[in-house]
Amino acid sequence: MLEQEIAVEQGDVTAMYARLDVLREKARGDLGRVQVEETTGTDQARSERESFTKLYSGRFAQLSSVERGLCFGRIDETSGERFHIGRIGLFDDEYNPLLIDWRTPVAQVFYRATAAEPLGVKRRRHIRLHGRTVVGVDDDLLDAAALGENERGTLIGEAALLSSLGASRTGRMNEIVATIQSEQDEIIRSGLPGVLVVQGGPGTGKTVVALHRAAYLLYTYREQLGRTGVLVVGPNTTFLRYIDQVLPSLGENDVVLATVSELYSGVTATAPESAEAARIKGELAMADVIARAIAGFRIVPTKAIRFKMNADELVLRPDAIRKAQRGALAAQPLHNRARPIFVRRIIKTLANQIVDRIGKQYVGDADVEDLEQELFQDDQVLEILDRLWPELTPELLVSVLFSSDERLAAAAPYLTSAERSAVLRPLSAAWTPSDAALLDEAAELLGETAEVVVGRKREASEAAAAAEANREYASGVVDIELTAERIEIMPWEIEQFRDLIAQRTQQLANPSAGGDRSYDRTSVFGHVIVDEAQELSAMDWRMLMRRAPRRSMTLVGDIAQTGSASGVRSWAELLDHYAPRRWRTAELTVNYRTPSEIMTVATAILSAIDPTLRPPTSVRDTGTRPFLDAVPAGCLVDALKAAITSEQRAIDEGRIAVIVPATRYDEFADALPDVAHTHDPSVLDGAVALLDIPQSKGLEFDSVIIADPQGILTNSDRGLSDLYVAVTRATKRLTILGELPEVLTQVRRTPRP
Ligand SMILES: Nc1ncnc2c1ncn2[C@@H]1O[C@H](COP(=O)(O)OP(=O)(O)OP(=O)(O)O)[C@@H](O)[C@H]1O
Repeated sequence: MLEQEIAVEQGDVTAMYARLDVLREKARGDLGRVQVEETTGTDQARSERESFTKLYSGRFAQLSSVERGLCFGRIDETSGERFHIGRIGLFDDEYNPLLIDWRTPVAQVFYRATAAEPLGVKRRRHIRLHGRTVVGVDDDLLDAAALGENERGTLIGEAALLSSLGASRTGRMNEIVATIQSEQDEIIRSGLPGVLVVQGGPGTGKTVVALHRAAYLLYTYREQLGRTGVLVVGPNTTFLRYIDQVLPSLGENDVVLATVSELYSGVTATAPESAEAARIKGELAMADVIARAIAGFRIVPTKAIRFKMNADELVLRPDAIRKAQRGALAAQPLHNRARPIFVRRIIKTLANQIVDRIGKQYVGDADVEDLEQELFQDDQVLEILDRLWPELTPELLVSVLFSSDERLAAAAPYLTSAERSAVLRPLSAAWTPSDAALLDEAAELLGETAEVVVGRKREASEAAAAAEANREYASGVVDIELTAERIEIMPWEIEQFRDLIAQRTQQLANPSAGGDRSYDRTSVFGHVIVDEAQELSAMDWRMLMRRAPRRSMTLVGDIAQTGSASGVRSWAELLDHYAPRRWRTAELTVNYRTPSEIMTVATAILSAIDPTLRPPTSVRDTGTRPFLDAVPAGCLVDALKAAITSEQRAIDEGRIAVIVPATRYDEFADALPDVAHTHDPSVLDGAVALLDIPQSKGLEFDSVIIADPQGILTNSDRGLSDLYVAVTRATKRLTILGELPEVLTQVRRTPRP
């Protein structure tokens, strides 16, 4: 029976691949043609060719990305209709659907239908492919009554989900379109507006669901998000590398991936810092500290400033300076933007003194202007103005603030001297992750410098004129090409193609302008997805919210896994402030990663964190119990080496992580030179990776070996949460070696399986 059903599916699948080949060949042919085509050599002809190239190569890349697992399901409706679900929509020459894209509304029943609520579906079939060959089909019977006698005989049952979960890990996250579960599907297809918080324990699929949601939103709201873009924020670069294949494998390439510290563009903010420094700098009070630090640069001297210019003695009294400052700030609150107003006022005060001395009746308007110009160019005057109100960059402000105890004490009077010592550092110290949000805050409060404003205005007017000309040109090109039937594009692609030509023409005229979606500090996005959202500090949220002015966001996280002392304690507290009445929560409750045997250890740790918390339910058992061994400190490295060797044997092709306390990372890195280390960007490509807790967030491995659990506990105030994170990284096997803390000795020591 199974063979027969497989043969039936093979017929359909072969037809789908044949269609895919036709489309791909066509895209390849189109691409090749435009690449070799002679152009007249003008800029516009080149731009036209580049636009065609981008259109066809984008289409070719999309058609190639769906090769693996093109079709993965079939729905048999009670009405008698039957259709296949896959990674892309395909039609035959008569526009009959061969395959339905998983993101379309009709495909939703594939993920949502249950026996209790069949939604008009009698059978859901999972189809497994190896290359282009159907190797298995698994059926879920949803409405037995609707299934005819002979159809009942064709039912094939085997759990598609479990077979996918048991597979060895590769160091890269995979897409899960074939096995999305109902509670996950509801989250993926939730509407675009507002903030959706997805809370769920470890391994419940928060990350993978968030990425599929990005693909769904880009597909469903293509026009809107095509313009404004999607930003995915993850905890560190190792994690971003772990997930960076998921969206391209779903055919989506137009997404910006970044860590929080990359959100302030232009600096690399990765230097290490103490947990205490990160806590202090992550608190909301820092917004006021930055504001006060800026104000601290605007000086009102206690005594009048006197100086000579030509024969005149000029005087600037504290009152006049204070008045000029207040007036400027009332007109324009941003420091750098208000400075020119302040400068004009001071120059006027000085010019008036000279005019008074000469006698008003002898000085005309043009003379006053000349006089002001002269003052404005005088070195003494410029030096005084810079002293009273210097122009500042965010980088200068933040580095000066954290290198001067005096400035810091004045700007942050609530900090104790011990707290100030925790954040003080040399002027030229490297940027740390918590600096990014402070630099961003400073940039907001300072505003651009005069030079940048002038440059930007000039660029904007030039760009507007060029864009208009390009749009007209692009419309002409598309009309001519369509009339001459030289291009074949779908009606809905015309606008996109026109924009592409306009954009490319612009780039030829101005090659420094960004190509694909680029990012800078002022970028805003139509939708923002934040993973491990519980780790972000209050200051990080302020920065992030500036990138999501529409407040269309998906935040995924687990408060029990919070490692950072400045992380989120309550979603309500955070979101009632930023998105009042525009946020909703969804919960994921099933753990797809960690088998029940390992969750026994995780559960003991979770109840030590908070006895009221319940772990997610594991979807599978492995029969392999975790191995906990109280190894004395002096033997730990040897025990680790032995464990690595035996785990490699046990898991064969999969991946192993050795997780150690952050403070002992270098020590273990020296002791285990053959293991991939986190300073290496390809750390996850090796068979064994050495990680600390922050680096292991969001990742998973077939086998996890935790060294020195007691060290992990004492390393931070959130040591229990850190241990919980480490334990729940395992998909099959867990080994814990070293001094065992109380919370683990309670879990019965088990003999090695
Ligand atoms: N429906 C599904 N089908 C197949 N695999 C799934 C499904 N849902 C989740 N998984 C797998 O479960 C594992 C855990 O998922 P994911 O990393 O998204 O969990 P998480 O909730 O983000 O975990 P954590 O909070 O611990 O980082 C991944 O390997 C993922 O591919």
